[in-house]
Amino acid sequence: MLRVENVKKSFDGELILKNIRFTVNKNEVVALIGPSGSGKSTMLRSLVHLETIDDGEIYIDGEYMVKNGKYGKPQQIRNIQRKLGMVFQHFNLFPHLTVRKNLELAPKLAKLDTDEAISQRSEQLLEKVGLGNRMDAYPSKLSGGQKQRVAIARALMMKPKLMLFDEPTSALDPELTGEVLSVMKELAAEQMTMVVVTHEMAFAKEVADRIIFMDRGEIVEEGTPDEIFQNPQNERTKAFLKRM
Ligand SMILES: Nc1ncnc2c1ncn2[C@@H]1O[C@H](COP(=O)(O)OP(=O)(O)OP(=O)(O)O)[C@@H](O)[C@H]1O
Repeated sequence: MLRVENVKKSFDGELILKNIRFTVNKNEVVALIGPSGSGKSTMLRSLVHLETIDDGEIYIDGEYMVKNGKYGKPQQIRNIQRKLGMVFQHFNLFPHLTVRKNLELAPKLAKLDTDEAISQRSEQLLEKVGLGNRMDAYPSKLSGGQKQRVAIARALMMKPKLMLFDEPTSALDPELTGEVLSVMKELAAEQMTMVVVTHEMAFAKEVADRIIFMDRGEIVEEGTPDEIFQNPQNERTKAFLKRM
């Protein structure tokens, strides 16, 4: 579903992604963990082309977004972006739109379906994330956990093939993280392909099929949750997990 090869990216002359290479298979949940500043968000943002990489390759669902450091045509990139759903740490909802309109804006602009089908889908997805009764509320009236559940439902509206989560619970009070993690667990149980940048080690252990540990712009180690959490091989992985 996703293949990343030899990705390099600098900010202000400093190499932030050094030579990143990993794959994510269909129906797989991959947790990307690592210390603050290791490049996890930059990697994830590069997958949706919110950041531009300097070199390397990104293939999504068999199509390339960038090959040998060269990006495809704008239409090709847009086609790939439409296969991706992204959920950010700070929700990024449109404050001037109701919950329902937050969900319906992108699919209507993209003419994904008839207005009626789009409206039915937004109702179904809001029910699914437990917010069927808040469709007409504005984001400012919602708790952080509710906002993040709206953001997940909104990302699902476009029927993504791959969902990307960038620290989806880091901005939440601890008592609100559970409601967001349980929506993500449900998605994982439904075989959604997911990449999750997270500091929630318990969640990564329980839900991820594979863990990728990044440090200082490199993938240091990857493996199953058992391999990484019970028997890490690399000293940097061990030191990180000890601190968590
Ligand atoms: N737009 C930018 N301009 C300059 N430097 C940046 C920019 N975005 C990120 N960086 C730098 O790139 C490095 C990696 O940042 P990134 O946010 O990808 O790390 P991270 O592993 O996701 O960290 P965290 O867990 O704190 O979110 C950091 O040193 C950061 O300061």
